[in-house]
Amino acid sequence: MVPLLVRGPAWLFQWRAACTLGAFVQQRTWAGASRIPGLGGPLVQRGSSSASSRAPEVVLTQERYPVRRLPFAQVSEDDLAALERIVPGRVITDPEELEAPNVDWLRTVRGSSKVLLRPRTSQEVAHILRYCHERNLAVSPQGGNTGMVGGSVPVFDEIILSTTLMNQVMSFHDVSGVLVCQAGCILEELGRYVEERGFLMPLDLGAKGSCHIGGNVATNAGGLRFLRYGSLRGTVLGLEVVLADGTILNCLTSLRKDNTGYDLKQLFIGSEGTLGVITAVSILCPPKPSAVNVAFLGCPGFAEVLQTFSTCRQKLGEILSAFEFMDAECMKLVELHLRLASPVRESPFYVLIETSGSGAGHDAEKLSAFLEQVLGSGLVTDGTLATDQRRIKMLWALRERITEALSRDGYVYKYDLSLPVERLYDLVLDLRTRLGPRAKHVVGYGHLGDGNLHLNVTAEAFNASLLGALEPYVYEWTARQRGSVSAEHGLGFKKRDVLCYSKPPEALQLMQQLKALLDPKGILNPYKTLPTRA
Ligand SMILES: O=C(O)CC[C@@H](O)C(=O)O
Ligand SMILES: [Zn+2]
Repeated sequence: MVPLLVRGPAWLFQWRAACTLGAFVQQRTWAGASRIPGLGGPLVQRGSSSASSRAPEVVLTQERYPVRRLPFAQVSEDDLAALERIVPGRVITDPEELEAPNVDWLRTVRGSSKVLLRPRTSQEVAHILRYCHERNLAVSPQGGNTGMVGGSVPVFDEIILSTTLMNQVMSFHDVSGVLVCQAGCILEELGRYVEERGFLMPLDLGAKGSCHIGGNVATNAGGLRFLRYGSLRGTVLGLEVVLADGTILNCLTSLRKDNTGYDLKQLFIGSEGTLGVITAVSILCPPKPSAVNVAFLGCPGFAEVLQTFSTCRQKLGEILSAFEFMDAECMKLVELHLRLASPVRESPFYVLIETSGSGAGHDAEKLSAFLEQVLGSGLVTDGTLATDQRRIKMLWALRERITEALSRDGYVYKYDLSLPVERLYDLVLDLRTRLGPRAKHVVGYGHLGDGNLHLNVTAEAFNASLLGALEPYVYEWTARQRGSVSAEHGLGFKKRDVLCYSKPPEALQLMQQLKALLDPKGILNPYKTLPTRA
């Protein structure tokens, strides 16, 4: 623990920190996110166990959703032979190996692809796409397959183009902090690489042990460091992209400033593989902060969470690097399904506050003043503080692993909404009343500092009538607040038809025109992102 110079009620805070965290550390087994090695894998391990090792067979997407196969060609023996010449020994057709990459991590959608390709270079990707374009074969690009909206798996028999073997760091500059790497590098591995050199990846998310940087950029992933380092739209400096017809677009600049014409890379950031395949990324890494603290606090109500946030911004200023919240239901689920224990007394809400700075003493002083105020005024009723890496990780796991706990609870209906922060929790309360016992759990958590709510509803199994009670209700509610129906997860397959709740018809039309321009045959990640055309 950092010796905080706190007085009054904050001593209570310190005492609890010393006692409860110690017990918490010794009694529980913790597992961080780690990668399952191997091809396209069961791939995704957001926590200690694979989501695909449990649960029954996933229903085929085409059976659950009203979607029709577009008239693409089917992969023939001649195609397989041609692809084998492009990526020798890396054309996978073994049905067993194809099982996992056909299913999303949440086990909610399933395609029936019979071919997976593992290119190593941009040139190979270019050859593949040129061939597929000519032959009118549809392609589903896939990184770590950790997405939440069914964007990274085929819907029908699209060829899976995996970036697994495109995992080389190309350069790193230790003055500018600019990292250039291939799209298939795993986020956590990149994090280790730059940390050894005194820097930090500007994004962090629960799936870091499996997700690929190319997929992160393609989906414009937000995550846990967004509050501090902002969107990938700012930190990505350049991209290399292979277009649908096999053209390599090399915009892999490392410049901070470049005002020459349209910023084309922005088209591909967040386009979910529908406009081109990202093959390399140039990204700006901030210096690694030398002093990091994490406070985990209990709040008596959502109004207090909001006031704690305001106080936090005033008192911590530039050292604030994350402000996350979770409700009591989330805590119950991580306790029940992951056997993690709360480090603080039971509360209706919990917040996780991270500070990152360059002076431990200075940061401790600021934190101390903040804690004194929130504890003294009753905004926070209990809390614990960690300053060493191991304990920091443990506190973060409570928040990062909620997704995993939810997926063990049953079928999960997921909503990722941007809302005015004052109204962030209203929808959760509203839905609990609306759904009653039809839902197993209705939980709210997320990146409060970014105005991003993760609203999740669990049920024993998929149930069309529960879905009918949720949608379009949730989207209409969000649109009334002028919110976004996808804050950071993208649209993928599952949310593509709700884009109209957040964008005007003119924007949708322009998106369709851009798609037609860049991918006239529509072979890239079909059935994703853009709404079904009437
Ligand atoms: O599972 C979810 O709903 C959210 C996943 C992720 O964006 C997170 O912030 O933990
Ligand atoms: Zn999130």
